[in-house]
Amino acid sequence: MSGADELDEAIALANSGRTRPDPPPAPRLKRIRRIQWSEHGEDAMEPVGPAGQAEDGQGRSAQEGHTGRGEHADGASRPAPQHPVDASGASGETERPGDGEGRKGHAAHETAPSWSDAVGLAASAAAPPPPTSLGLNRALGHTLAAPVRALTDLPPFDTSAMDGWAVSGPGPWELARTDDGEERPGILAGDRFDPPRLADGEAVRIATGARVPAGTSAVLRWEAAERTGAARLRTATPPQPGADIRPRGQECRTGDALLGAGSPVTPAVLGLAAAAGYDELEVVARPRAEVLVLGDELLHRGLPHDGRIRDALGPMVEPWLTALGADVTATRLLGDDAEALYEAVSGTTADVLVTTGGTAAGPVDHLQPTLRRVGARLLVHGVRVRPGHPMLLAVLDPDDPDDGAGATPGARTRAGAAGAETGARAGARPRYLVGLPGNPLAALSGLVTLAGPLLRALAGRAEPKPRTATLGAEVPGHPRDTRLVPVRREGSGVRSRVRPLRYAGPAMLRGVASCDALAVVPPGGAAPGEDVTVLELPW
Ligand SMILES: Nc1nc2c(c(=O)[nH]1)N[C@H]1C(S)=C(S)[C@@H](COP(=O)(O)OP(=O)(O)OC[C@H]3O[C@@H](n4cnc5c(N)ncnc54)[C@H](O)[C@@H]3O)O[C@H]1N2
Ligand code: MOO
Repeated sequence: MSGADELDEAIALANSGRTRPDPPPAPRLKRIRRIQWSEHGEDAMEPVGPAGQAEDGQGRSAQEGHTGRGEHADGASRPAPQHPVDASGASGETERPGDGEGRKGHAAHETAPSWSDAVGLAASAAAPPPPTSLGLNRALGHTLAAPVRALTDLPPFDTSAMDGWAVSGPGPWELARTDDGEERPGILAGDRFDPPRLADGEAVRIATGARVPAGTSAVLRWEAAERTGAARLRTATPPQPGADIRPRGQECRTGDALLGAGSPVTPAVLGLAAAAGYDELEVVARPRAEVLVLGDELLHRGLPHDGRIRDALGPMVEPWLTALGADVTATRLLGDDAEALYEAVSGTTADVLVTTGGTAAGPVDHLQPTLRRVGARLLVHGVRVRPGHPMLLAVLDPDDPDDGAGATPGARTRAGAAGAETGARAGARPRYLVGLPGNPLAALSGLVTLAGPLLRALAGRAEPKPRTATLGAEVPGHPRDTRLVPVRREGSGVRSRVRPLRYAGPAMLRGVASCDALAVVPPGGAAPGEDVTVLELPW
């Protein structure tokens, strides 16, 4: 079976025979408690039998191989098999009111912002630096700080669109002659002198891109022309007036707005700007980002062994940030070394430091203590989204006068508390830290929720217009949190229809690697036929 077939079969399987759970929370909790889920089906789409013995396709039972960390692998409502949980646990709530820091550090989740509020907080946390002028050869990937207005008409003159003959009037035509009676030389692209006017009934050779002489009614293509004798031209297919002439100003007139501020400078933008007469562009420079990959368990080549796994985030995060418009200066592999993390965080010169793993409060999760040590201010500490709920956003220099986040007096006190070992960097722009959770899909959730909006704000880029699509199948919800679910487009209708993919558990990238977008599924889930917001991936 081909990969595509397998995928289609997986999609069909994943969505077979499910009906949407009832909307009111209480009955749903009871229903959900009775559902057993296959371990491999961490994609959340495939309920298995009540005995929980369904195999995962690799001969393992539902209980085998579970991490036992009490995680909700799919971000949906599901009990962890090795840890019997009460009704609130069964409802998918990883935290309960009153839980202290002793659990994996998400006590703040109760007060964490909703997913959409978190996106808004990240988007308003920073402001772009003053614009700068860059030569076209250096402007790629930056963001237009000012609209691009045409500095010339395009085309700047009436231009031949084809190689052939400029002709005047209906044929047949006499070849135009010089004063000496010679056949007039053909007109080439770039000829410096305005070509002499054509009289009615005359023709002259012309190349694509050449200036069309005054008096021309059309261009006759080479292949349509027939020379008769030395001095005459005719055709079996007379050209319409204006045929194969690009009139001056066809694309734009001087002063027309071609592109708005906030547009990313793509290769096509560079080409258009050059055509329209620009040598330099006013841009907001790309924000500089640095990536720190945390975790002693990570291997960077070869097969997993001895309890260690391959680093899936180092290879993914840097190009993702680049696609979001950042200039990534380095990806550094730090392991679980608290001192190395402190050095890296306090010493970074990047605008945005992105860490992976260690966001929680496990024994070697050093990120939060490090943020306290450097006197950072948490702007977002946990988000009501699955996967990815421990993600965080901090400003490293909350005492900077131009702290884009606008430090409050309370925040200044916290930042200036004993233990803050970094001084304010006078006059420097604030630096930000985005903490991505270690589970790979949870990290990706942090990229779209916090890193994307923050980088767009720093780059002065416009937020993408929200897009919606109709769900082709039910997506079970988390009772309280938004879910981000990889989906694939299907059908060819005018309305975009999407189908959730399997293998979308927090530790999995298999679903997202073949998805077209992420669906934003509200708390409580979404039924087939319902419209949901979809987030395009940044490429
Ligand atoms: N008691 C609790 N434990 C956990 C909770 C919870 O609420 N209570 N939440 C779980 C969730 S959800 C997530 S997400 C993680 C977040 O933890 P961290 O950000 O501290 O991440 P780590 O513990 O370092 O790693 C988690 C997981 O991901 C693997 N990992 C880490 N980095 C990578 C990488 N670069 N490539 C591939 N895999 C990576 C790591 O080995 C762990 O398996 O906490 C849960 N626990
Ligand atoms: O559900 Mo966790 O936040 O894997 O992401």
